Amino acid sequence: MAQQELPGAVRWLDDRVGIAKLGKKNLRKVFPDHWSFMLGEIALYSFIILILTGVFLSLWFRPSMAEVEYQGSYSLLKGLPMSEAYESTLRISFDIRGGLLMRQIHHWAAVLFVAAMSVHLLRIFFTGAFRKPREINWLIGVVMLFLGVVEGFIGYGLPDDLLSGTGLRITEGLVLASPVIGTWLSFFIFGGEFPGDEFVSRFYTVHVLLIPGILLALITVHLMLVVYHKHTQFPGPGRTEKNVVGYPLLPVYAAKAGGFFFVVFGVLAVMGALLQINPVWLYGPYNPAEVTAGSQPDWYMAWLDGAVRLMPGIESEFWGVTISWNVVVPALLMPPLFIGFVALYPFIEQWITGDQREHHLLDRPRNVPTRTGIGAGIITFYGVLWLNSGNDLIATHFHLSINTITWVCRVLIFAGPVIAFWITRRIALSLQRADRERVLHGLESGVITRSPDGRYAEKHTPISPYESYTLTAHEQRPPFEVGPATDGNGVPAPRRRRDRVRAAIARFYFADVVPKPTRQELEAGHAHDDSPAGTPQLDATSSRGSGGAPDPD
Ligand code: HEM
Ligand code: HEM
Repeated sequence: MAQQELPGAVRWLDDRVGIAKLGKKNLRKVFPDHWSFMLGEIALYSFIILILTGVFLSLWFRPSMAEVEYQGSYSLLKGLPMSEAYESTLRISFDIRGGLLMRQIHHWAAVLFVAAMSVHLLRIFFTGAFRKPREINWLIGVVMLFLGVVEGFIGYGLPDDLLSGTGLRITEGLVLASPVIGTWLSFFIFGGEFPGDEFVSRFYTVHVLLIPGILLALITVHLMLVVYHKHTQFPGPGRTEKNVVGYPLLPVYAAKAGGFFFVVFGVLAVMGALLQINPVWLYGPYNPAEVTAGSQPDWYMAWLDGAVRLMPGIESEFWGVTISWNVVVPALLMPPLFIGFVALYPFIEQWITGDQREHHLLDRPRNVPTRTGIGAGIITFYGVLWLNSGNDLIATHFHLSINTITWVCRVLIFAGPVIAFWITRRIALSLQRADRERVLHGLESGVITRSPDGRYAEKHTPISPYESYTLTAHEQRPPFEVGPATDGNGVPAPRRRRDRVRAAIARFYFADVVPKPTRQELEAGHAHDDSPAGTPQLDATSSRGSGGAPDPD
């Protein structure tokens, strides 16, 4: 657009910051359409809602442990000594107009924020959207998920009621269990003996400033990278590794995304208005001498709670230092290993497949059975820990022995992921076979015909060329192979042992893949179906390798 055509205000800005060029380049940017791409948006919108409601809460919340006597309108707690933090939370809940609604929206938004991030992560994982060039965004995502969980946990520690205190007491236990430095670390965090007078004000700074600040910066980089890399898309006719098929950001996507923000806000407002969450007045102020059995962590903390409940009570002593394995293993060793594996998965997979190319077309999960199986294994591992965090509730609700539940979970934590991996992989392979059948023979029509010699056969309706293309668009690469022991000059090849390990893992990774229909098979398949002569055969096998052959790059 020429300078003169710009509206006045835009021209004014453009003269100063060059906005027109930036807008021209980005506002027409094409964004592909798929329902699963809105998961990242839900995470974004719930974060914005957390900031908006959080600012409201911070106007009235007092991050102080100074003792006051409660004189607010909740008569059951009248006259009780409590911290200013708890008193102000009660005031927000009962005396500030709209306060309880804001608290509840804030808490529900926190629950949704972490949930949306987690499901978004699964979408990225199962479709292979983390592959080159998006590994950095994956890593940023894992850090954001971690920070989101910590932020939520600190958040519900702020009101200083009996529930939040019980959660903090567990944190203190975990910190104390750190070998050698535990006691010092706990004194450092709580500013002396637990709970002390410091933690609310310290946690408050971390909660409203430090972590939201880091998250905001990371989200900005995350979204800039999404724009820079361009969004991935599912394979289909007209979609290649080099283009993006979808709607322009302005006006279509901006309208969709803007509207969707209000949908998310509306749903959270309804939840905040109708569904009670964290009723801090129920158990009264925190007193380190009391714990409440009614304490249930937010869903995203449950896996750690479940892990601690799973581990048998083992302790050892070395040179006068006690190591509580029952805390060290589930709370200090397992989480970094688990999170580390998830964070590094893109690099592990890249090493196994040896695939260094950029990918902008997504995988259908069934076409990468081993990755899909690994994903199912990870979910199962997490799920068993999660289940075990409710072992007390399962026991009381279903009249079961808590010991039996714990033992079942102890077995499942090892066996479950392997079984889930195996079953999922088999299902993915079966779906590949079903796709192959569909491409080669079409759909079962339900129409049975009888031939003159008396044989019965079911008619098959051929699928559309577009579907045929989509079902065969994935590439099938051969697994990594170990090269010759020496090169042409007789010089021994380096890193042979490493390559052999890699080849063995690659063979496992690519095992049993169902070959895509070849062009010959397709033609033979179509020769005896009823497709009208001249139907365009728009299958991807024509342009890409098939039957396990590597694709031309
Ligand atoms: C990722 C971002 C955030 C998450 C996950 C989060 C989570 C939480 C949670 C779960 C609570 C407990 C609420 C309850 O009492 O039921 C809380 C409390 C609080 N949050 Fe946040 N929060 C976030 C961002 C913020 C921001 C940006 C602010 C302020 C600018 C803020 C201010 C507060 C305040 C003042 C409280 C204490 C009041 C209360 O508990 O009702 N939060 N937060
Ligand atoms: C604060 C949390 C997060 C926000 C606000 C956010 C936001 C977004 C948005 C809006 C997109 C584009 C739409 C979409 O694909 O859904 C996106 C893409 C992406 N996100 Fe996130 N995300 C967050 C957390 C994560 C996490 C936890 C991961 C993974 C560990 C992750 C990895 C990615 C990757 C790799 C892409 C590019 C996907 C593609 O082009 O297909 N993000 N994110």
